[in-house]
Amino acid sequence: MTETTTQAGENSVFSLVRQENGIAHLIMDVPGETMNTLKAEFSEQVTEMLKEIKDDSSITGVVIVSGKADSFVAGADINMLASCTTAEEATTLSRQGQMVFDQMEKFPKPIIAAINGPCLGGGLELAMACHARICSDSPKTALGVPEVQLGLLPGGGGTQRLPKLVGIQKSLDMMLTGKQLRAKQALKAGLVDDVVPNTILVATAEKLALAGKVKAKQLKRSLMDKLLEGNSFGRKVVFDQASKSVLAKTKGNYPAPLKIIDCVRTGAENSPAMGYQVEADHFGHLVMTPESEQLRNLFFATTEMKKEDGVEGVAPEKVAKAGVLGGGLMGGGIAFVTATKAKVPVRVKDIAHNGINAALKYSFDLLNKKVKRRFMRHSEMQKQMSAITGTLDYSGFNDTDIVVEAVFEDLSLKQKMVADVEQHCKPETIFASNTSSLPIGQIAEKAERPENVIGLHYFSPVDKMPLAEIIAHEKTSDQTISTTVAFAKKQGKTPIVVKDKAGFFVNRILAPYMNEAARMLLAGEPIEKLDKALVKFGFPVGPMQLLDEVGIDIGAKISPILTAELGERFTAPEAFDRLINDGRLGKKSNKGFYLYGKAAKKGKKQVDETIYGLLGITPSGSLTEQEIAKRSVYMMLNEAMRCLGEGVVRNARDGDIGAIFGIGFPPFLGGPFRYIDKVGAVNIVNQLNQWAQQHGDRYKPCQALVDMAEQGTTCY
Ligand SMILES: C[C@H](O)CC(=O)SCCNC(=O)CCNC(=O)[C@H](O)C(C)(C)COP(=O)(O)OP(=O)(O)OC[C@H]1O[C@@H](n2cnc3c(N)ncnc32)[C@H](O)[C@@H]1OP(=O)(O)O
Repeated sequence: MTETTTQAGENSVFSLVRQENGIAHLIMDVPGETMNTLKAEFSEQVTEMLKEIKDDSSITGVVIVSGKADSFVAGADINMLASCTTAEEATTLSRQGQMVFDQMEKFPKPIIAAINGPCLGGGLELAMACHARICSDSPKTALGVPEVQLGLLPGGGGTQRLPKLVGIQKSLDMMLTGKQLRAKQALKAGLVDDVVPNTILVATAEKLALAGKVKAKQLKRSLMDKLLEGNSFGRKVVFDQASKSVLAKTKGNYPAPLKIIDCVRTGAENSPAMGYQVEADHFGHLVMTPESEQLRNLFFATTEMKKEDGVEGVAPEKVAKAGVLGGGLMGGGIAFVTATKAKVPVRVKDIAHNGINAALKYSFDLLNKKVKRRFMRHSEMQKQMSAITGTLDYSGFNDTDIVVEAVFEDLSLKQKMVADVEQHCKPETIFASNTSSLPIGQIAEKAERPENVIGLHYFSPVDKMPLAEIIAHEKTSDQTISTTVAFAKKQGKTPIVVKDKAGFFVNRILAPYMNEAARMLLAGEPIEKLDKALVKFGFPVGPMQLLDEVGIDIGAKISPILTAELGERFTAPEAFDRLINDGRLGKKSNKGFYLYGKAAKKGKKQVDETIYGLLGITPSGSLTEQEIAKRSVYMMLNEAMRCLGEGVVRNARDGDIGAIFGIGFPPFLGGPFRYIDKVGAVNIVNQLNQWAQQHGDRYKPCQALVDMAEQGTTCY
């Protein structure tokens, strides 16, 4: 029963609700916001509340709880951080947060955090400053410190408290990756004290508070962990190893991870006080870095896109059942995300039993891995598997709301699929093609209901790649666009709506980049040097390795389509035909630019040197790594700008998201358009013109880029 309620002021974020049993609920509820985030001005309010609680002898303990139904606290307000103009300002914010949390930690009455839903960044730091944490077993509950994904570090004492709770190695793993723990994982790690159903969450927290001062849980460490973390020699090994693997992964492109390690090291080797100081200083510095700025932009862009329907003012129709045509790698992946992420039952049609089996196996393998790791119950796996069924004919397709085709890249076959779906499904069933290169307008050419035909281009592997391109042709209806966008979002994708032009956006900007790398190879640049140069630039893999992964033949198939519609600059070097004639299709054929199968030595990627003879070149290499990266990347930037000029992408933001999520364009650079703004259109135009004079027309800057350079405008 509630006794009295106090608020820290009008429009207050915190309210104190006293219970008859002596426990007070400190409820956080930021007015007008979907999710609680921490802002500078709250420090004073919390301090006021804590004073009131301390002075009120009728209160014996506190439960901190969120006033939002499904979330605890999503961290510090990223907008607030983005508006900092100096490192000192951001350091002060960090110091303020640290001091409030310090007050809580030292508070004489027990404070228990009752967590339901996301508890991230500063939210987890707040919870860690409490004397104990209970969380709900809701699938929405997730605890983590994702600051590194924003180019930051936990600046509210997280780098000091997390290692104490979960150990140095586990805390580094969490802080360096930003990974979030589900309730059970958090319990196992020692991050929370108990996991209970949400219905008894607050009652359980109250009970703990009633028991009086909570003793900090002793960290359970294995013998190995004790050896490594319990003395400075062992810790040196841990920190050195962490730094080494960070550098191997980031190539020095991301400053935050090394700063995180430094904070933890300082806290462990010197004193917590110094640890906090270093944390605040590094935090201030990181907030002002261009890397963090770009990563924050990425957060704002994706958050904005979550709210968009694809067509303003047109609400999506519900998709209650889906069909997939073709049970190959793509079809299997699409069925998986439909059944497990979108939670929509899906029927897979293939021409052979093998195809259906392959699609089912795709999902089975992924789910089984989860069961083995105990992330999922076997019964849940069975439930999800039962949402995927297979057929050799169109039985069970008559009530599908959307059918995604993932058959061979063959226009007449795809047109036949359209006719089949029109014959066997409802008049309003959407036909979505997963083509990577064929114009959607042509696929819809013979359709009775072309307004239902759309492109829905996924990236491989479908379960991992976050992007989907949605391609409307001239006659696609707004309703079809809106429903398809919503469907892709439910599948966990970030969709961008692009124009129906050859290569759409992602493959179109990728092709000139890959071609340029191929030309540099034919001019004698060694394969590993090309790959290293672009990985150093920030791509996850280099262009040669990417060709091996995707399939050298796939590139060769797309290139003539792009050349026919868009021009000579898309022509792949002829010498590459020799690779295909040699059966050298990349990884899938165990033969590519690198060695695979038995020929490959374990652990290290090795170039297949015989390829040089086949291409008639002697690898020597006169370009620097920076020159290599610049040549390839500028070709991509030029094409991206051409796409923007032609309206292939609706705006620079969509293009940046497409390039980052679809190709792995370095996120810390913010995407091709943000990068153009950073380098300056004038500089890029000058460089391209210089190359055009030296090497030929394909380098010529596009009109949109020239205009921008002349007018002094920017993409954003
Ligand atoms: C000092 C500290 O150590 C520094 C920090 O804490 S930095 C911040 C660390 N926290 C994060 O990075 C978490 C960022 N947020 C997220 O990842 C996701 O929002 C989430 C997983 C919490 C929820 O995702 P989802 O349910 O899809 O909701 P989503 O649409 O993203 O967010 C809901 C709203 O909360 C806002 N929001 C969420 N986290 C926010 C944050 N940290 N700052 C500002 N706004 C935030 C979103 O902008 C959105 O606002 P809107 O309703 O006006 O559009």
